[in-house]
Amino acid sequence: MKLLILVGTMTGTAEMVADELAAALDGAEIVAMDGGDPAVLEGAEACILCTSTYGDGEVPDGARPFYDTLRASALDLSGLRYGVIALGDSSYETFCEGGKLFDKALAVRGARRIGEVLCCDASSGDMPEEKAREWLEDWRDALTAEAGATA
Ligand SMILES: Cc1cc2nc3c(=O)[nH]c(=O)nc-3n(C[C@H](O)[C@H](O)[C@H](O)COP(=O)(O)O)c2cc1C
Repeated sequence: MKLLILVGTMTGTAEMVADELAAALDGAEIVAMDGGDPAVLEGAEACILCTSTYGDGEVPDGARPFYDTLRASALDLSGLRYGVIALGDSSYETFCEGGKLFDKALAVRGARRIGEVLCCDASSGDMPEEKAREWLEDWRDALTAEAGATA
């Protein structure tokens, strides 16, 4: 199964989390949304979208063109299963909104989310890469179960 890990980051935390996921997922390909094209999703069966939040609950600046292009597109992503790892800080009212925005945008294009959005809180003291590794175990099992059910 072709699995992409899409990354949206400003200061590298989401990238570090993506590296950790890629190490655990043999053969997964990391794609930076900064400079990327959402058309890459059309050929993928599964993806994990890993992004932080900036501004007033917005996606990172570098991921903005990717987000806007996805929202404006007519891509058919009905074959795509995805997960979202949202990085943020609960001191903001717009906690993890960047990941939630991408969740909605992917769902609108027909993609189906597997599992819950993982929200990583920079104020919690938790290591986001550890939370992501734990989340990945369940996500992978759910993806496998879903693939079996729809095969
Ligand atoms: C200027 C600024 C604005 C931020 N705005 C938000 C926000 O609106 N909501 C949120 O949940 N986190 C917000 N954050 C927290 C970041 O999303 C969080 O620290 C994240 O882990 C950074 O990940 P990155 O290194 O991958 O960019 C903000 C951080 C900064 C520095």
